[in-house]
Amino acid sequence: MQSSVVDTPTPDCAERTVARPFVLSRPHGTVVAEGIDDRFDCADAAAAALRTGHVRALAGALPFDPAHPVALTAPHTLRRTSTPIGASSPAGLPAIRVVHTIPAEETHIDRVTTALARLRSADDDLVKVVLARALRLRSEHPVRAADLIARLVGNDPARNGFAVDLTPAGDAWRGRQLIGSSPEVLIRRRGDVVTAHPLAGSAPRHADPAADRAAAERLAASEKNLAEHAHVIRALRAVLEPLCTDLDIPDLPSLTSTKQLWHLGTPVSGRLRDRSTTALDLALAVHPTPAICGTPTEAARDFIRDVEGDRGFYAGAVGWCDSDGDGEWMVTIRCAVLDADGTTLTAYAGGGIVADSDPADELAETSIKFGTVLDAFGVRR
Ligand SMILES: C=C(O[C@@H]1C=C(C(=O)O)C=C[C@H]1O)C(=O)O
Repeated sequence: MQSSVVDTPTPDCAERTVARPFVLSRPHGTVVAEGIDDRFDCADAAAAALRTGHVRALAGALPFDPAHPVALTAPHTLRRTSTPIGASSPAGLPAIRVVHTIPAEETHIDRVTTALARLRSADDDLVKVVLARALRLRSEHPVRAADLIARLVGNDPARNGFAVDLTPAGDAWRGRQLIGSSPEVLIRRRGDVVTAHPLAGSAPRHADPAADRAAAERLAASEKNLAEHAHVIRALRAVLEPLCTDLDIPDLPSLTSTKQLWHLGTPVSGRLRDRSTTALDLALAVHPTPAICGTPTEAARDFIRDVEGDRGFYAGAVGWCDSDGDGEWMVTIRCAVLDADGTTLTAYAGGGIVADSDPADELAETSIKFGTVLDAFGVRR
């Protein structure tokens, strides 16, 4: 039987996501992969299979390092609804607690300090690098990806969430699931319209509305954060300009927020020059942006590899692409990997470092970013 892309009017409920290789909830709708026709660990092979009509759709995850295996599924059916997934009564979760901080907080501070020495050196071309850390979490009993994504979506005012089976990436990833709630659109294609919503530059939210508004205003006026953001826009423009006409990128970012943070964000739009460029092609072209890697890309990636090691699927992309070339890819942040046994999770958070960053502030920023996952999972801090 041939696989198909189906538009359905009814939202999928969270319980039905259990055996699915891919679920992406967005404010404007949900995409669910059902059944598996094929699996790909190579992005080029997957893109070629889509181009030649061997598969009708792809969904899954791209790793941080483009040289590493991808986790893409050609689903039997790619089901689309026009609402985010319903999370009306998410199941209770077992107690989940932090058992390990990777690396120790002092080591993260040391890494930021080492990066600053390079960023402040006149004869080093590194101008921005995104450094991340991880938390190992343990659940009292096995948890299901479907219950975790229901929690994440239910806890996010924008109702973003994803759960992706990483099995296609090979033995090391078999049975592991990537779960998160990302606020950042890497790239979206619908017909010939291309959009993106890069984020870079962050400030903590406050419970007091006046303090919250003041924090947002300080962020919007912060030279340091505007510079951090400008690196992302410059890189995105360089990749999209040859691929798009009518590229519209506002001169200044605007404020956007999650429950935990204010961010600087820029709504980017353009029209594809060549309709054969698919959403997957676009995602592969723009990734990794300086929002999660740095500037220049190669130097930042080398630095990250040296100090952090392999990031796996954190700071990659999660998304889908259909046979028309339409699709949507989110930056893989505010996320965790659930191991096959269902009891061990690794959560990730990072932040952009520039010459005038402060190491203690950067550590604090990652702690707040962990909040998306920890608060949704009810982890005590
Ligand atoms: C790297 C992360 O977030 C990215 C880094 C940001 C920053 O440095 O200000 C803001 C949004 C994201 O692009 C993360 O959440 O782990």
